Amino acid sequence: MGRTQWCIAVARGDAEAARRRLAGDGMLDRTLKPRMEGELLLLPVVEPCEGARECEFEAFPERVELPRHELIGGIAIMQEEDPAGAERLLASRPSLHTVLLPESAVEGEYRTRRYTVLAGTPTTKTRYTEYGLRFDLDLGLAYFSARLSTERQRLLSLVQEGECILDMFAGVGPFAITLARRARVVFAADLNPDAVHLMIRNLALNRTGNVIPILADAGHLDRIGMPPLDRIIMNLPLAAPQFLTAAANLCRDGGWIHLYALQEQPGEFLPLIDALPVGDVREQEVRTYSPGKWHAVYDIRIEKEE
Ligand SMILES: C[S@@+](CC[C@H](N)C(=O)[O-])C[C@H]1O[C@@H](n2cnc3c(N)ncnc32)[C@H](O)[C@@H]1O
Repeated sequence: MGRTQWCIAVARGDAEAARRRLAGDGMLDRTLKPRMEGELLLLPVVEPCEGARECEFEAFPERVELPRHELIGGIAIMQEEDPAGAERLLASRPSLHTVLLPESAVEGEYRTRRYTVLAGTPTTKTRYTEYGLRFDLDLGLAYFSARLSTERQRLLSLVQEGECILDMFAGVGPFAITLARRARVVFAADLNPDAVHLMIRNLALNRTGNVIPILADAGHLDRIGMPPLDRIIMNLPLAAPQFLTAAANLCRDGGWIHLYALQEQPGEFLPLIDALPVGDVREQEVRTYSPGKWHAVYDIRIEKEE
């Protein structure tokens, strides 16, 4: 719907300077869209001023304030209990079906969270797409973090064609399925049966035929009889360091381990790593966790003595 408002007509070349001057004077009407009239740009102003005339303008759509949230597929996760904000959020995107509020931190052996539903369909299930791969998730039953997508692509860029890879804490399979694009085979273990069920579903969804899902404790993987591995992913930030020796035994000479750890000091896990037969070690921050704590990844090259 058009609205009549005062405006200043300026030549195209002078438009940006005029817009800035009017904005600086508090004169620009930001609720209306400037428009062209022949060679002139009409800038709406909040009150009559020298050279102003009245014209019809289209209004900008009203801006709705949305609460802070994280998106995972059709689910938005909010950090505050704000049911009205959750309803606004739900209405703002047709792809959203549910707004959740965490009731707990990531907890327990399976690293899951409990949620309450703030708006929409009462479910913790959703489908999420990442770099063309699709994942069925159930955030209440198995761990998933969309924030690791860049890290998955970084590891994919390191993988050489034909590698044998082990994902020791595979969850619903995002690292395993991403790296399977280049690997010969990926062994993907997790001790949460719901995570392994979802992983199997995700293998089918993505027609991935070279990932072997394993329902097992990482501490028992040496009994499976895997070939010496080119690369091992260890993404269980609180406890992975305790499986590091087992991983080093499973890794081939010249292979790589990617150890994710939660730390408070740069290089905190280097003494543990240096006790292994290692060559090159590179450490990087992945993301902050809380003030003074961050997730780090150590890329560790294993060098075994003959
Ligand atoms: C932080 S999540 C990471 C999952 C997955 N890598 C991802 O990025 O989505 C850690 C996973 O390790 C699994 N886990 C915990 N302890 C384990 C163990 N001892 N052996 C195998 N898996 C374990 C949990 O069930 C959980 O799915």
